[in-house]
Amino acid sequence: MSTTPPQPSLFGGDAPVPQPDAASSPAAKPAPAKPEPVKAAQPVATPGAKPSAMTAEGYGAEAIEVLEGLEPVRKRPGMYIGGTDEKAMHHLFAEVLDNAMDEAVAGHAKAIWVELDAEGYLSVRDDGRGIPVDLHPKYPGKSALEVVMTVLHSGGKFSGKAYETSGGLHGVGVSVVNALSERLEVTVWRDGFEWQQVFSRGLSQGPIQQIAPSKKRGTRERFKPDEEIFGVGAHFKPARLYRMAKAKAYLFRGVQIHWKCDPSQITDHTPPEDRFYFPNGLADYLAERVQETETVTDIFSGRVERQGEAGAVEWAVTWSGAGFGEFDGFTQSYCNTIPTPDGGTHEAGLRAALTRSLKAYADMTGDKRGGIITAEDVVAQAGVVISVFIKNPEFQGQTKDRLSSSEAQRLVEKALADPFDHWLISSPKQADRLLQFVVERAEDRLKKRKDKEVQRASATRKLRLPGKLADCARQDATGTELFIVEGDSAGGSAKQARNRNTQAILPLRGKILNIASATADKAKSNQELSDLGLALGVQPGARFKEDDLRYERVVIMTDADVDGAHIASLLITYFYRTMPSMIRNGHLYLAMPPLYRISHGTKIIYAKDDAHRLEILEKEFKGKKPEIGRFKGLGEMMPAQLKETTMDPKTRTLARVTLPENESDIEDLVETLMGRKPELRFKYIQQNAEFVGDDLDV
Ligand SMILES: Nc1ncnc2c1ncn2[C@@H]1O[C@H](COP(=O)(O)OP(=O)(O)OP(=O)(O)O)[C@@H](O)[C@H]1O
Ligand SMILES: [Mg+2]
Ligand SMILES: [Mg+2]
Repeated sequence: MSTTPPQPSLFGGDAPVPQPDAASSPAAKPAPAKPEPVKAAQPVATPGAKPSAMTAEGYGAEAIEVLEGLEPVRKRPGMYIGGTDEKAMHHLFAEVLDNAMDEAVAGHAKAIWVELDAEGYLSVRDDGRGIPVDLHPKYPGKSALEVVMTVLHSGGKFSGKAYETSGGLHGVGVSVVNALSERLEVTVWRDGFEWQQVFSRGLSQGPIQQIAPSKKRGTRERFKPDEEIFGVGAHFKPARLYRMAKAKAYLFRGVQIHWKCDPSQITDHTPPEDRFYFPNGLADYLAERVQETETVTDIFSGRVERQGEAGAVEWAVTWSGAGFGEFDGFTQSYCNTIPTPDGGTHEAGLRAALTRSLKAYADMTGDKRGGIITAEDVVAQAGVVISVFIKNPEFQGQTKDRLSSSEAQRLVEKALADPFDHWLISSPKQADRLLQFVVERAEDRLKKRKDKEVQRASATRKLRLPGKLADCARQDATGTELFIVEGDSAGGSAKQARNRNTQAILPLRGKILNIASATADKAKSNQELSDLGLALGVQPGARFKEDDLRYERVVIMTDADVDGAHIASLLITYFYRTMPSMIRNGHLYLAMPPLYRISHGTKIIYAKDDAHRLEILEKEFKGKKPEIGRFKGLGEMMPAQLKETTMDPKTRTLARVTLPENESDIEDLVETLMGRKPELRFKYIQQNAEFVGDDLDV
């Protein structure tokens, strides 16, 4: 039942309370010095203003209405049944069925008859005490039945005297059904007679009538939802009613629910007649639900009645690795036979009990892995049905979708603890299987969390890419290159010359720190180096992980001169010192930009150094006077030239940086690279870089 009367708490939250705009309404202004008797409804006359202007916005006291009787229900059905759609309409059935169930749970009814007839009327009858028909002391001339049907918040479930653990709470349900029915006939068998009263859209169509003597007991409501509310043609769906009625029967083993439906109403496989009776309650339900499912364990089920007080807990649980139909796991919970789809304290109690016992079992059998188990691991792939019966249940919010009585948690936890311990111990094979199953879930969860953390970490690194990096479009590192260039002007040319898809450019400003002589702290705080780390996606030192590399190759592209060689050697040293596997595993390269451009007519050849220039002049331009240009730096080259000579994998030359075979020579290398003689460095790079044919896939 989700019918809850409007509650003050509705207006307590974030939603602003609609209020008259006191400031702009003269009538509502606080009276000055001399207080006058309040006649708020009569606007104070203001010269030049028509009386109606006082309520110019159409909003004065006369705008405040009080809805009488069942009007509010018809005006705002959503408030009471959650809408006016098919689901909401079927909720009318739930209300009436719940009342009959309450009568059964209270021990007064044994059977309920549900029938959808040829006219589309639905009737629900029980053999309980019957709604009282005598005159109500507070409503002269009205029977208690009429009060119950036409007055919101009227009912016998407030004090707990007539019902102990009822689903009914608010005294609203059946009045709402009445308000939203085109016609509703109530028949009561009670006090030796059959009584009847008829209503339409919440209004009685005459006083209660004594029809005839009868020995029967019980109540029957026969009604048809109002098309004015639910739309023309709205009608009950047999399959849905059938399912709802059947689900109810599992929840109380002391009741039989008889189902009947006129065949003219049936359009599917719903049986026209059936009887629901489940002496094993929830265990029956779960058994039926998992009959085609391979489960890890048998069904763990039970029922515990509260000692000395009204109240009970009933449950059935099993686990399946294959999942239950479309779900990995499910939990269905009920309080006083009311479904609580949003869970609540009873579910929390069950989780706590199952988890604690299973952990205790792991402990007892010396299985340390019990320590990582959480409640989520225990229930995520479990099929759980739990039903509690308690006095004065508290539900959260506007609907009864979530149980909030803290008492329910304690009750359930206590009720399940011993039986579950016992169940585990009495069948160790099954218990071990379950423990193993749950531990696997926990390990899965931990692994997933770790993967997520890694993903998140790399995502934040991505977000924090240095601003001057011109990244490539390709996300995957395979086939991508990062060009580290010297200064912004070279960076600008390189950006134009690159293949945006696979080539990224990181200009470094000024000379990078001489890492060979810097302290670790200094190296860390060096902006250019930390930008480089961010761009590469790796951390220098012990935390370097090759898998983090955002590019397959790193290409140092500096001018083809002594200064350029210096910067290149600084970078090589930095990589060698902080992430040697960059070099060892062949990720580090040197670009080989030309130093000269030699042309004659349409013939253009680039030379990478002086020796190369002489060789070219001799071979290609013998006897001619070609034009020879010397590039001052990369920044001077046209992007197209830079592309052709240095960056385009089809035409360029790259040198792979390698380490000397003999690792003991490495320190010499560093000395050579970092020492004081720049010519040595240059020469070293010229001689030792390993030129590679560019057959890498780009
Ligand atoms: N089948 C029934 N047998 C006996 N009494 C009934 C039956 N149906 C309704 N009543 C009486 O009518 C009262 C009003 O019912 P109604 O459904 O409006 O409210 P409720 O069940 O008390 O609370 P809720 O609004 O939560 O359903 C009940 O409290 C009960 O006293
Ligand atoms: Mg009710
Ligand atoms: Mg009522």
